[in-house]
Amino acid sequence: MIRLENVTKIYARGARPALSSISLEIERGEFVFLVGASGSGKSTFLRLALREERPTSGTILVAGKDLSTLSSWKVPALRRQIGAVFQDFRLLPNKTVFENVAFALQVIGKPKHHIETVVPDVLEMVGLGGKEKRRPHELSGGEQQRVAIARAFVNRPPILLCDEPTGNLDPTTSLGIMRLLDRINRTGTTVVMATHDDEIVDQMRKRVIELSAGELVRDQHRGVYGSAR
Ligand SMILES: Nc1ncnc2c1ncn2[C@@H]1O[C@H](COP(=O)(O)OP(=O)(O)OP(=O)(O)O)[C@@H](O)[C@H]1O
Repeated sequence: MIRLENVTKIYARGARPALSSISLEIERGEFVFLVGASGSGKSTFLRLALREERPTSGTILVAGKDLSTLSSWKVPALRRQIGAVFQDFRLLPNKTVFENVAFALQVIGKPKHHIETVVPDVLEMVGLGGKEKRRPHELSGGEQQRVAIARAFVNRPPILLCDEPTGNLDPTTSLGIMRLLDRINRTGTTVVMATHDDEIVDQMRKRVIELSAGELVRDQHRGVYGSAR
């Protein structure tokens, strides 16, 4: 589903690589935690997969597409295959919960009757039934993240990329968000989650990929947060 072959990313000439010759494969339906100290390259990895950045060298395949040869006009179609969730939620403050999720479908041209059916379903799924008319500032952090997840998942993308989705949340709320992401993964969606949340990683025992200064230093099945080396 996501394959990197010898991928190196150097942002500025002379800078040390943000990612250095990374090769790995993430299969359809997997759940992967991406861990590593601040600056180790986790967000760079996610940005490359979204084609927000291009690698300096190497090949990246996402959902069957080779991102190095993908024409720019095909990038929106690629992004439709990928839901993205961020630490800071990135909701539209003047839109209601319903409108925030509906907007993701409007911009890709989905008809009104479709939107009116699927948005309530996904809001129910993430546990926000009854809160459709609230605006983001009337929700808790955990609820705002649920809206962001609903928006990322409403079009049922095969891939969900999450960059520290529990970074702004307390442990109990984080666990609820984690359970939701796990549930989404069980529908068949491939989930990659960059995180510093050791408790969650240790509890879930999923595949763990660890980066250190841009290098892949661990790829562990049913892994833990801290390196076992
Ligand atoms: N747009 C950019 N321009 C220049 N350098 C960048 C840019 N984005 C990231 N970097 C550098 O690349 C390296 C990797 O950064 P990245 O954001 O991928 O790390 P991270 O593991 O996601 O960190 P964090 O856990 O703090 O989010 C760092 O040295 C960072 O300073």
